[in-house]
Amino acid sequence: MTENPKIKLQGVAKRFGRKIVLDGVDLEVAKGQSLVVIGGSGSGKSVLLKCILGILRPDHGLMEIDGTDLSTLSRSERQAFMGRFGMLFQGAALFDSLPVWENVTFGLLAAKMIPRREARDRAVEILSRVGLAADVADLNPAELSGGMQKRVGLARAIAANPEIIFFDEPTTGLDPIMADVINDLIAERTRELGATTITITHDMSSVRKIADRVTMLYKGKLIWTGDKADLDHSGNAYVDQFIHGRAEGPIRMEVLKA
Ligand SMILES: Nc1ncnc2c1ncn2[C@@H]1O[C@H](COP(=O)(O)OP(=O)(O)OP(=O)(O)O)[C@@H](O)[C@H]1O
Repeated sequence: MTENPKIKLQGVAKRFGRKIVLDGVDLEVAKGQSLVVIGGSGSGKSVLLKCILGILRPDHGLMEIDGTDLSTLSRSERQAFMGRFGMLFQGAALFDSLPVWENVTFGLLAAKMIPRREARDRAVEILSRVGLAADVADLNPAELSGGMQKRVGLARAIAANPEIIFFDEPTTGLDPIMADVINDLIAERTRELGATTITITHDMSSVRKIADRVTMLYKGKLIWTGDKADLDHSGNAYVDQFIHGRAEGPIRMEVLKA
């Protein structure tokens, strides 16, 4: 039990038709902690994140952030609440029609946190924190490599100095060296901000770089949660099989159904 957890989930359940995806998820993340959720393809990691973000509504369960029960918030209150959080989506999810600087400051401008005339300078400053030069600010996302797009996505995620940041598969599609650079940047920038983070990934190098705590989602439940240092001796055969990427073990490849 964490005292005054920043994020708390209790008994969160979600099904689609007869398919049970989350089957009573209990989770606590302490302030300033980095939790990484691992689990196979289709295990429900994205559904879990979407429930916390309010994109999907869980069928049951309690979700609290800073002690506030998210189900008690109206749609507009929830939107304002979520405005305090950063998010790096899989594939960076940048707006192609806007230059990089507008992508980075999109949330700040939408929330009227800065005047438009200051936005480009602010974007250049934030871009420098993720290792991008000032001239990148005027390019369009389509002109950037995948690694640069992830950096821009990270710049956007940290732009408002968020207290909580969610990372959805932050290294997908990157070569191992660029993935390592992005992992380092995520670890450095989130520590600097003192942000609480939840990352979902199946990239074990991300886990080892980013995590303080690790939890594994399997068949709708979190079957193991522990410190990163305990990951290699979890005593859990499912975790062992997953982190070593073995075909043999208790996790059986199932025929994927709709
Ligand atoms: N909106 C939806 N409607 C119906 N089924 C859905 C919906 N969203 C997700 N699912 C189902 O929920 C299950 C979990 O999906 P989810 O995307 O959370 O998996 P994941 O662990 O993030 O997988 P991956 O690592 O491959 O991204 C899948 O079987 C998926 O088909």
